[in-house]
Amino acid sequence: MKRKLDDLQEDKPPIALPDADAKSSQDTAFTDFGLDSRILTAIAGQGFHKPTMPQALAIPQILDGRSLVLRAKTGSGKTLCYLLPLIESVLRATKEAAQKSTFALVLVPTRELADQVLRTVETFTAFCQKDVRAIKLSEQLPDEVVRSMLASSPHIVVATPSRACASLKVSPSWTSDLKLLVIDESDLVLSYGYEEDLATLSASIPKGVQAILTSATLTSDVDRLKDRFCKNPAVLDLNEPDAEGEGITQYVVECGEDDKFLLIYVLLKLKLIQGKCLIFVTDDVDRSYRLKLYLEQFGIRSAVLNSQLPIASRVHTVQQFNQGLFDILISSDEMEVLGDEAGSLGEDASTPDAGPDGEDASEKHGTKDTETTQPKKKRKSSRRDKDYGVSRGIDFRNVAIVVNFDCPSTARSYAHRIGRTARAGQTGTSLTMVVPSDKFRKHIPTSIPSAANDEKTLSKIKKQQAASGKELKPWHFDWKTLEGFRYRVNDALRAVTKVAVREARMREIRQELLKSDKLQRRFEENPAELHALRHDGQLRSARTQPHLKDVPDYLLPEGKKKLTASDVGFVPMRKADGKNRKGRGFKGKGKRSGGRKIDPLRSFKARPKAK
Ligand SMILES: Nc1ncnc2c1ncn2[C@@H]1O[C@H](COP(=O)(O)OP(=O)(O)OP(=O)(O)O)[C@@H](O)[C@H]1O
Repeated sequence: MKRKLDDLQEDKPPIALPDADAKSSQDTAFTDFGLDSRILTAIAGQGFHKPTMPQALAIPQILDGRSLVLRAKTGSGKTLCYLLPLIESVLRATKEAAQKSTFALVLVPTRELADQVLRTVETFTAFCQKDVRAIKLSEQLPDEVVRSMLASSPHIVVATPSRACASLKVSPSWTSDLKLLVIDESDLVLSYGYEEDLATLSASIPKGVQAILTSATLTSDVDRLKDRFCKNPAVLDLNEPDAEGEGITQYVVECGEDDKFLLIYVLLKLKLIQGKCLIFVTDDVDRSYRLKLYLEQFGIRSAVLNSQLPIASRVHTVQQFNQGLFDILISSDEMEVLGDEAGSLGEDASTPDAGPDGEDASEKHGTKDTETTQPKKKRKSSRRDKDYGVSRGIDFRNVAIVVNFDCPSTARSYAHRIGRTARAGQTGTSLTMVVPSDKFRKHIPTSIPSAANDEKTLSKIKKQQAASGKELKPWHFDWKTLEGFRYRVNDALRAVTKVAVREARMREIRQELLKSDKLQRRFEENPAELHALRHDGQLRSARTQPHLKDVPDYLLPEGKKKLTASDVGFVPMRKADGKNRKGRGFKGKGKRSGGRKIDPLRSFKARPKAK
């Protein structure tokens, strides 16, 4: 393990971290931290048996009052690294004296994360709700509402930097007595355009406040934040060079643009993918609906996540996915354009764009002339809700496989996308579809501009993964066998017209309007509007073709009437040389059968259609 703990705070004695730390951290129990029994009860309620390594090492430091820069790999439980000691500190402080001011501010780069963090606070304060109050400032609210929320001196405020900053105009002194400041995903906040907000906030926060910066990477942005918010913090760098991507078996398949649709159909319909599947498509909301409608043609249900959905429904979708109400989630990864692209190119990505709360930061910062100063990609994403970023920080639970249906545009984005699986020590699988340049634009209806760079990006991804000892294994499909399914794919693709996609988007918005609490009153007063909205909702999303919902016998493996998940594991995979690779070295989350894990991505041999 590469571990560094340096530059200790001047007023604290150096921390002795013996070499055996990594080892001893494995023996640490939650009870060793001296946490309040109500917190321990909540931890037990989550079924967490012992702290993750970052938790074992970071929690005592934070409880000891040290400022800390914590770097640990995605999915390693960084949120609880700071939340558990934070809650404990609030409880200790309230025991001593009634708290009349806000104790801690947790800054996160996106609204989704703010929501997630607040929910985590609620989970771990379930048995001490009266003693720990937390609020969230991540949406634009009327000044009076913000004022009254802050007037009650909540112990913990979870906020995006721009909302926290805006709240200072309403309640100028609410941060003046802060004891603890957390900047979560600190390698990301600056690239979201929060620089000025953070500068304003730092001026309002007491000097010497205990500051915790967490991140998955230690970038120059983290250094800048460290310089701004904490002098000489302890630095806990737990990211072994090869820890990122650990537990993930990575596959890549090179194929044509229409082949992607063929593959995803086969993988999902024949249940070659088992468990929860997170599919990333490119930076394009329409693309996510197109894929959803396409899959619907085959009776495959999925949900969509994109920046155009209201925040409440995005959060709701992630919650439902986590609860297992559906297994396939299609996400358009729009935020990679801003945060990850810039970061990976080593650019200064802190140019103000639109604020991540949907606020136009160019107006806010008085820099209207974005046309000439903003890179193209940034301008494009500024029309969208900038707080959207699913490949960073969002805790998708128990994702068995991440499918990059469209290759991400950077190696960094790739790492964050695949990091949505194999979280908290679990294992997972990723499959990335890449369009080689000779196959680009060979099937115009399914072509997307970003695929032009797939090959280049793939070589960067491979380099990045190789640097940490990881590899993307090529996935060999028996394309001849798949050809039998091609006509069904074309049928389905034809049904998913632009109009159908537009209607699907409209229908989704209508459903959100119908669900909107804010509009309920209006509907009560204007029932005709409600009726009209409901009536609109009757529109069909796409021409459906019932015959596509079943897989005909002649396309099934020889002798099979029906494919079940367990059958799939034993369907022999045909390699180019005809060798059977059954049961080879899969480490993912497949079902066990006969004591051996079954690779959910195992291919199959099907008979071509009888002539
Ligand atoms: N001690 C633990 N035991 C088991 N699961 C845990 C433990 N701590 C956290 N988890 C779970 O691990 C998952 C990942 O945690 P978290 O989101 O905090 O990771 P992270 O390091 O912040 O990831 P990212 O960098 O992607 O934001 C969550 O579902 C969380 O509930």
